Amino acid sequence: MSANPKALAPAATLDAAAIQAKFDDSPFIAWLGLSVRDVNHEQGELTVLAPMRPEFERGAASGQWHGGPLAAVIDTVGDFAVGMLLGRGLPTINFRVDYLRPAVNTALTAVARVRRNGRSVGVADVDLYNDQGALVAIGRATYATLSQG
Ligand SMILES: CC(C)(COP(=O)(O)OP(=O)(O)OC[C@H]1O[C@@H](n2cnc3c(N)ncnc32)[C@H](O)[C@@H]1OP(=O)(O)O)[C@@H](O)C(=O)NCCC(=O)NCCSC(=O)Cc1ccccc1
Repeated sequence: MSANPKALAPAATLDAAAIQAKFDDSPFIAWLGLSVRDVNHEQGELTVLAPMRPEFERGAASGQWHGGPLAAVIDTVGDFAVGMLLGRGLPTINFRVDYLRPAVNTALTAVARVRRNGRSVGVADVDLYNDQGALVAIGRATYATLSQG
């Protein structure tokens, strides 16, 4: 079942440059090094590249991503997939991750799909792929969509 694109399309949205600016304005997200690759408001899809950093390693010189930064990438990209439809970043309510295979010596491509953009709650699914296109982790996150003002 598709994500009901018309219901996802709001008045105020964030384009790729605006999402990247919000990434770069957050000390944590800027340190993660995320860069926006593709934005599709109609489909509710956001694609982001996450490069490896030595600080992300599970064990020194292992080249393997620790689960913590993998989860941070999933949470962040899911957040802005919903947030790009509303023109702002959103508070995370909850998320879960399944780590399917080790991510070793690779950048990661995160593809987030909005499954629900409701009046109070948004839901996104996020797939993480390695440089070979193998699925390394999948996540689902919920975000508060209520206006903060
Ligand atoms: C191994 C298993 C756990 C079980 O999977 P199953 O499906 O039953 O087993 P299967 O044998 O089918 O293997 C699946 C695929 O994986 C591949 N492969 C296996 N081993 C290696 C290897 N050494 N290197 C390279 N590839 C390897 C294997 O060839 C296969 O690929 P294929 O399909 O043939 O192309 C798997 O899900 C996994 O490694 N997940 C990633 C876990 C992970 O990275 N967690 C985060 C870090 S932990 C952390 O940070 C903790 C923490 C977190 C948060 C906060 C604090 C602490």
